[in-house]
Amino acid sequence: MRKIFNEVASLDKKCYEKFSLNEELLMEHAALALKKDIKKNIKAFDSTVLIVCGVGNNGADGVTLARLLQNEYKNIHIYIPFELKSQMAILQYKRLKLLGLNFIKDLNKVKKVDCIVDCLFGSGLNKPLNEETNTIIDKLNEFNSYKIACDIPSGIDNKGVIKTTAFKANKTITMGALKLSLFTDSAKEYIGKLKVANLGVSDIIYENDSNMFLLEKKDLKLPFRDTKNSHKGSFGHACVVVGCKKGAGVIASSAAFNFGAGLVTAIVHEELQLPYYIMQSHKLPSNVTAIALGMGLGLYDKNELKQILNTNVAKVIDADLFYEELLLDYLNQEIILTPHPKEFCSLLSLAKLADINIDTLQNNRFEYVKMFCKKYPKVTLLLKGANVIICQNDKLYVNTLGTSALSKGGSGDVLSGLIVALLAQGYNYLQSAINASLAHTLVAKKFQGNNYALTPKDLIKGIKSL
Ligand SMILES: NC(=O)C1=CN([C@@H]2O[C@H](COP(=O)(O)OP(=O)(O)OC[C@H]3O[C@@H](n4cnc5c(N)ncnc54)[C@H](OP(=O)(O)O)[C@@H]3O)[C@@H](O)[C@H]2O)[C@@H](O)CC1
Ligand SMILES: Nc1ncnc2c1ncn2[C@@H]1O[C@H](COP(=O)(O)OP(=O)(O)O)[C@@H](O)[C@H]1O
Ligand SMILES: [K+]
Repeated sequence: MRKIFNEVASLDKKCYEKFSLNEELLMEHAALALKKDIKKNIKAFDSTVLIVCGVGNNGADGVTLARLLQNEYKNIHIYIPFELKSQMAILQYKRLKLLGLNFIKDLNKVKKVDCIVDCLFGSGLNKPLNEETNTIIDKLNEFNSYKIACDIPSGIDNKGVIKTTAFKANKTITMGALKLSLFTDSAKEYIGKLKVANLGVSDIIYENDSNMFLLEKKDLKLPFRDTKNSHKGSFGHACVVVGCKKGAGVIASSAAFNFGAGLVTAIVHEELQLPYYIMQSHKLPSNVTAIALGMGLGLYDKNELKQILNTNVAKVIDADLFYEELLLDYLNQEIILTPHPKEFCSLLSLAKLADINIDTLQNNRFEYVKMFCKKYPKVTLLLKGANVIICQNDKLYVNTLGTSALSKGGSGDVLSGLIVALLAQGYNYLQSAINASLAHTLVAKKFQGNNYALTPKDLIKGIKSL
């Protein structure tokens, strides 16, 4: 996993003050990282590279890049639509002028471009884009080129919000370290592949401590069985409470079984058609080790619910339970909650933390997750979305590996099943949420069919051979 920061200006400052580096040195490395990626992806000398530079230091990165690219390609176009403001941009521009490179005045005259580098705005975007800038960005987005965003796609603000438009990158090369603004759900549409540019000192020196992390494929710890002398009870007994919408419980039970739970029981009111290896019972078995509850619950007897919630084993809570006030009685204990944004809005309201709509939540996902976990530090919260956020107390993790193939009814039920399987097998709360989420998204990524065709059944099958 990699550390994520709210901002990196303080890390740059540390480089200057503690390690005697300076802005020019860091900028040279930023531009070098851009050049390296262009050289890797654009091979032909005959190619055209368009570098669009803004008024601040993001623009200065672009101007510096233009200098480094001279004679590497036949056509280097530099487009600077507004008067430069920052000292560094002015300095780099002065150097560039001396080299005699090609500045363009009218974007409409550019017909074919192989690579566009967006250096309009980076971390300094501090107000909505004006009409002229919107038009430039929309025009850039129309080109069928390899598109690189310098630091962050222009138009995404420092909270990760897009007010009007943003540059749609194939790759974002972010400078120094990962910033939280890169990981909102709306930013995901524009970031493309994400790479961190080294600015001249190792990560260990550049980075400070952080409580926020980006999850990576290599973080996944599957529940492989290392013990030889085992029996089914060694791998726990997961119970899934099946409600009115029975499919949800059926999906979660099957997912739990395939993810290694030794025994799985569906808690049902009436006998269901289930795979023969999933047991059915009207009440919780005495050897239950973990419970999944809430998905497809519908109307359920409150006393029965309380009885299940009072059982002293690990639990993952989903869906309909986020609308039940009685859940509040269980939030001061260790428990996993897996709401999607609408359910999280309800939970925030029940907890009297905020009365907000989904848009407000989506524009402030990290803030509300942190707020909730501060009030309930024992809860492990997994907020679903295009980028999943997992938070416990002051530690926050982001999983960006999911894809829109997962935007299907039942995907979340699979996730609950995976979580309860890991809880049953003895993973702690945080590790259950992290590893189940990673497995869930990686299976979807590995799916061989078209991305509109993934079913919960495919996910459940895929988990077998991850
Ligand atoms: N620090 C370092 O050592 C390193 C920094 N690096 C690079 O610097 C970048 C940050 O540079 P930055 O701080 O100059 O901000 P940047 O994004 O260029 O824009 C600020 C300018 O834009 C203006 N402006 C803002 N919004 C606007 C709007 N909507 N419409 C119009 N104008 C708007 C704003 O105006 P003002 O606030 O002055 O009115 C200001 O003039 C960072 O992303 C990275 O690429 C790397 O080289 C590594 C080393
Ligand atoms: N565009 C997307 N990108 C990544 N993951 C997604 C996307 N759409 C949905 N998901 C994931 O799919 C799951 C959907 O869960 P949920 O909405 O609870 O479904 P259901 O209740 O129908 O089972 C969540 O884990 C969510 O993060
Ligand atoms: K940019």
